[in-house]
Amino acid sequence: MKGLKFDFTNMFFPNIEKGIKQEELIEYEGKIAEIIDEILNEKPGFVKLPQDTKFLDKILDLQDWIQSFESFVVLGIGGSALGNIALQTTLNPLNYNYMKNRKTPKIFIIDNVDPDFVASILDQIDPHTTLFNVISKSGTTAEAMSNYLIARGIIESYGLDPKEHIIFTTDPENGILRKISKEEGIKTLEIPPEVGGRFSVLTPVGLLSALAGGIDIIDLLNGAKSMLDKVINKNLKENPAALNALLHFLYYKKGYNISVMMPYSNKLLLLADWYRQLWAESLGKKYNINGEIVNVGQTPVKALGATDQHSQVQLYNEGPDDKVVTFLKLEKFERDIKIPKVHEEYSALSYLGGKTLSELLNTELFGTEYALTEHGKPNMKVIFPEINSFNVGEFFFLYEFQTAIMAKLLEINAYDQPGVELGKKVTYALMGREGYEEFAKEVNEKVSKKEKFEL
Ligand SMILES: O=P(O)(O)OC[C@H]1O[C@](O)(CO)[C@@H](O)[C@@H]1O
Repeated sequence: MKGLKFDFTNMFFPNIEKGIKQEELIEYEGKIAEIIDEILNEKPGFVKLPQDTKFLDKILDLQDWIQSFESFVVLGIGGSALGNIALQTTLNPLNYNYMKNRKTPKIFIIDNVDPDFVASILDQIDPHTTLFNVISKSGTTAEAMSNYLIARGIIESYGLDPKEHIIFTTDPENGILRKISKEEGIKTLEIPPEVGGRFSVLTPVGLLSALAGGIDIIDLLNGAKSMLDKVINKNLKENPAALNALLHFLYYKKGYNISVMMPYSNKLLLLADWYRQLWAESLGKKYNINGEIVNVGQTPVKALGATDQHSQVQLYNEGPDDKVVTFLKLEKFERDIKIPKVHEEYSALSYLGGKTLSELLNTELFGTEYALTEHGKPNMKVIFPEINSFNVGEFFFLYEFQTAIMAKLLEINAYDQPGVELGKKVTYALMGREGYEEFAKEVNEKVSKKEKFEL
């Protein structure tokens, strides 16, 4: 079953002062239409992706090679890994997939430099039958580069040919990975320069490991294409991205500065991790209005249904009016389990007998949305009829376009991330990178002067 569905019913509260009323939307129809035209005129790189798939043939040409390995290891971070993780956990959860009647490699994604984490994955692979996909748009990110050096060291220690066990996904021209690939003839795929990292899941960044894992990347792009047609619709009530961006914006202006994404499905859970980078890094910005510094952004929070009904939902129901909750609902699970009719003598248990877990889970979702609504807390549903590549492709493109609209409403640039640079610079300086010596002195001096408060 193809195509996401949406339920915005519980985003409207006609009888609550802070609630949005449906009739308010009409005022924004014109503004949203203008914004959609602006985005289509500016045509940010991600908007071109569903049609502009010239890179697709290069990926498909590699299919036999990448699927010939036992293990396929992604080395990246942020936008160069979160989409990969979301794709694998959603569409290849058993991490063991058959395509054209043959086994595909086990996919691993190393997206941090925690030595225990990295070591635990390296323990599971045999370098002789492993392909490392080093992904970095800038080609310089310390975490991806460190893990690349470790992988490279392993390959060389076994006397293996790097060209046979490494493929880079990086900028077509710039960065150290591009330089090394030219010098050594290491295969590379290109990240379109005009596509930002957190918007790059539907480029070779996300698609190569998806294909390696046996995921249908053609249908993934078809889903994105389908959603493109829906999100450029000027009729607000037929455009899920525009309606969701506008509602998040209107609530944000009323102080709802937290956006909770709560999948009621373990397979859909890590879509929320991908969403967190997209929403936080695109919208969390500081800017100057007539000399006044303004900090904007809506904090994305991940929750899991039903698990977080026993963790965060107390806060959502009775805490401050500062959250908009998005449920990801799955209608048809791949499997189901019937609860047996045992202990029928106990009414506290017997009501469960004969029911299925999916019935219980989605009843719990209804219970949570009912309670939130009773507490006057805005909530909406993105509904997956089932999990397939098409629907996941729709999801990615929906939120990418929604982010672009939300940024326009906030009047900020969605595509830069100046706020991450200082932390990186301190790391380069304290790790002794050439050219950062003076800055290292400045940092150490500033820190040494601080009054210590250590327990
Ligand atoms: O793909 P790269 O250049 O290694 O960057 C990885 C991530 O680091 C950032 O540049 C900053 O955190 C993200 O925007 C990006 O997704």
